[in-house]
Amino acid sequence: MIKIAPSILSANFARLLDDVQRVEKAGADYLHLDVMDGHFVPNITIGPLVVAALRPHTHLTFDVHLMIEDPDRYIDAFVEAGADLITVHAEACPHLHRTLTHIRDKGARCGVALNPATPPEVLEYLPGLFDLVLVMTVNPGFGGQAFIPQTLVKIEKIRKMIDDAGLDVEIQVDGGINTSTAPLVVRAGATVLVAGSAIFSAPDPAVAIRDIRQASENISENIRR
Ligand SMILES: O=C(CO)[C@@H](O)[C@H](O)COP(=O)(O)O
Repeated sequence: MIKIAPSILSANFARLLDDVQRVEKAGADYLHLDVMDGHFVPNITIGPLVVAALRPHTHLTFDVHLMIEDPDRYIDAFVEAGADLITVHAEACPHLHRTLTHIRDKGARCGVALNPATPPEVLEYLPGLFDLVLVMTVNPGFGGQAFIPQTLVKIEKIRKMIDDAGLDVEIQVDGGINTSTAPLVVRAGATVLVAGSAIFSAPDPAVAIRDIRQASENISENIRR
């Protein structure tokens, strides 16, 4: 099954909880929380305080995407705030093996994010150490950017790598995902689709989630046959 993860970057921050509960009601699987520090990426967003404030009000899985330098300093705080899954960027972690192990030791699932220009081979040296790979399909930092089609080949390579190794790992994609690009990434092997503007800028986020899911699941059923 394909999972849909609305990205709060495109939500209305003045009415954040309303937007979160709307997408929960609409059948979202994960809530993708974009954490940006103004260093690793040019933008600045939220920290553990906002994650903790939302946590009691929704049952959604909290999928925290750390687009920050030196993420090790903040892992404990995000787990304590209620993160279920924490994804760090390979480019931001000089000791990625240690960082992933630390996230799991704290009791959360862990993911590795790769920027569009980062090759997937780094994953080969981390066997069994991550639960999710996040393939950035735009350069991180902002919502509403155009999907980078060259990332499809990388998704395919990672899908093969994971299947060949028999790993139970999700492949998440993030950036420019909508009803046109969702079938492409699912065909390439993605299983979790992050979408910001396609959901929160739609007149009805529930319809947007349904349409993205439908566009993806038609493809994923064809793949299974
Ligand atoms: O992490 C990021 C951007 O850095 C994403 O989660 C975006 O928020 C996705 O937005 P859309 O491309 O779907 O509008």
